[in-house]
Amino acid sequence: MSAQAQPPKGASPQRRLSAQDIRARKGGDPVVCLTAYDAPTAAALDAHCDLLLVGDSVGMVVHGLPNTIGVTLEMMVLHGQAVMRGAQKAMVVIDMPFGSYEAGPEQAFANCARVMKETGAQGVKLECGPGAAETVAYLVQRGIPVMGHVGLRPQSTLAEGGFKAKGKDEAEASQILSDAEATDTAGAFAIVVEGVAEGLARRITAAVSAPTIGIGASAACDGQILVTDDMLGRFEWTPRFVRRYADLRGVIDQAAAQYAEDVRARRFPAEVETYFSKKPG
Ligand SMILES: Nc1nc(=O)c2c([nH]1)NC[C@@H]1CN(c3ccc(C(=O)N[C@@H](CCC(=O)O)C(=O)O)cc3)CN21
Ligand SMILES: CC(C)C(=O)C(=O)O
Ligand SMILES: [Mg+2]
Repeated sequence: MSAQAQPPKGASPQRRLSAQDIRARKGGDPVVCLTAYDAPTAAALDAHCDLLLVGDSVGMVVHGLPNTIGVTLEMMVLHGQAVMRGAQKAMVVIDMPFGSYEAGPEQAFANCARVMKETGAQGVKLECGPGAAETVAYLVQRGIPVMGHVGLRPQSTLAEGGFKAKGKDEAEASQILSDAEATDTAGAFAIVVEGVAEGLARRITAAVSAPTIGIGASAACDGQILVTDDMLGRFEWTPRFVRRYADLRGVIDQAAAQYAEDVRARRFPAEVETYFSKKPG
């Protein structure tokens, strides 16, 4: 008899995808990724996705902030915990928010370790501009699976003046390519490439050993990610790279209008929706 603990009889042997599983998809079947911020949404997406990202876009999408700068570590932990409760199979990755990792490797390790401990997620994501590779290497060497993020880096858009596609001129393109190469060499298990033209996405994908996950970065990447609420038509804001698969905003609007009408007309609640006291005897 094996001394090792066995899973309980009848329990599914299903396990979550890991950083190694995602990395092994380089050049193979496209890696399917979406964002998730809450347990029921994560549960609905889980069967269809390889990876769920708890994006710092949660600040804009859920909390109504104008950009991602105001997102805190506490917000990421809370939403990360919710997504971990909803997802069974997909790898869960948590975005590190602005100000939690840029000061240097030691700050980054302390905050990433906290996020990993408090959420149980399988990895973290860092926006990787020039100079970030040292931090990525430090984290990976200490056991933290890191996803990089190059190209349009939303946490830097205040300094750069808005969300604009990147790498249109050759100087900017080669900078982004070298950011990606440095992130890859540092040991990232995957790299998000955001808001770049197809030619640059193709060059990056060919140059790095990690799978590239595109958002507004063409079909040349090894996988794709979108913000779920954009794709569902719940966040009303559709840059060119978003495809809408549903109109949840319209569904909510219709349902709320119907409910309001029913309450005002005293059609809701009906008898079946009402509790009654027991009849005496
Ligand atoms: N809901 C949501 N979806 C996202 O994709 C997303 C967030 N939030 N928050 C963080 C970043 C910000 N992102 C953005 C935001 C806006 C554009 C945008 O407006 N792009 C324009 C202009 C491009 C240009 O001028 O080069 C476009 O039409 O695509 C792009 C990426 C992507 N991320
Ligand atoms: C769009 C993805 C890549 C992201 O960083 C986010 O949702 O915050
Ligand atoms: Mg993000």
